Amino acid sequence: MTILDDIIATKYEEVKMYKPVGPNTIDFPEKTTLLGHLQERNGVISEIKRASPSKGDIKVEVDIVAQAKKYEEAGAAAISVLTDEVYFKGSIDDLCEVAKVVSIPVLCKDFMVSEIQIDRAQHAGATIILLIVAALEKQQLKRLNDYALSKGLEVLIEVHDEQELQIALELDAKLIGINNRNLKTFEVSIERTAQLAKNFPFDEGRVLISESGMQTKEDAQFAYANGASGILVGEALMRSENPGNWIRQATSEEAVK
Ligand SMILES: O=P(O)(O)OC[C@@H](O)[C@@H](O)c1c[nH]c2ccccc12
Repeated sequence: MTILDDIIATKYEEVKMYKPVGPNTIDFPEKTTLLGHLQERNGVISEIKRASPSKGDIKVEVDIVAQAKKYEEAGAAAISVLTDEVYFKGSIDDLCEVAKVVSIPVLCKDFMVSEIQIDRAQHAGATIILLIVAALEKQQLKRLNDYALSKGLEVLIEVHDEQELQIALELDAKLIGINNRNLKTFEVSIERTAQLAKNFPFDEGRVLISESGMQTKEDAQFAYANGASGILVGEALMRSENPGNWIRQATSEEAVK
């Protein structure tokens, strides 16, 4: 059993307990789209990540609303919120608190296996969901992708190797994330982005997002230089004294050229 198998097994147990979501009662601020932003200019998808199975506690007692506002003020392309409780110490309430205060897109970062999670994400104010190719059967991936798109959500499809990239392309995914971290072994290498970018079809408005393991603005520069339009950054922003500066530096002229 890998950690990913463990997480997915836990998810199937969790979703059995979810009740269907009720009518929308919260008036969320209107959101921009991630695809629109990244088609125009490079950007940082900035993550709220209290803890993770690979790093343990990162910043469990963080003021997530203040953190989200810093991200938005610095020009983040979107905010990703880890909503998994067991392994990442997040919650759907975390996402909702963030979605109430920002006008940039909000990504529900979780391990989706069922439509009901997508409903919950949207109900809590998410405008993007993540689907991880390594965690889903092909049919299930397609079904969840169609479902989310039919609900007006954006979908980020996450891959880690050539074969998974082909599956994402078969779905005609526009937002494709290359996870530099192997979710089965936790090994991280940003070279992964450069490798997979070589055969990446940058056509029809498709964008590549480099995910995980970015520590410095040089890492950001490396990802952009290899074809990424976006980077997804969690730990470095959570540990930073000044996450706004981190984001500004990673989006400056110098970093993106
Ligand atoms: O904290 P990092 O190394 O900057 O990584 C952020 C993000 O890419 C990572 O949290 C992530 C990428 N894909 C995931 C899937 C599930 C949970 C978490 C993730």
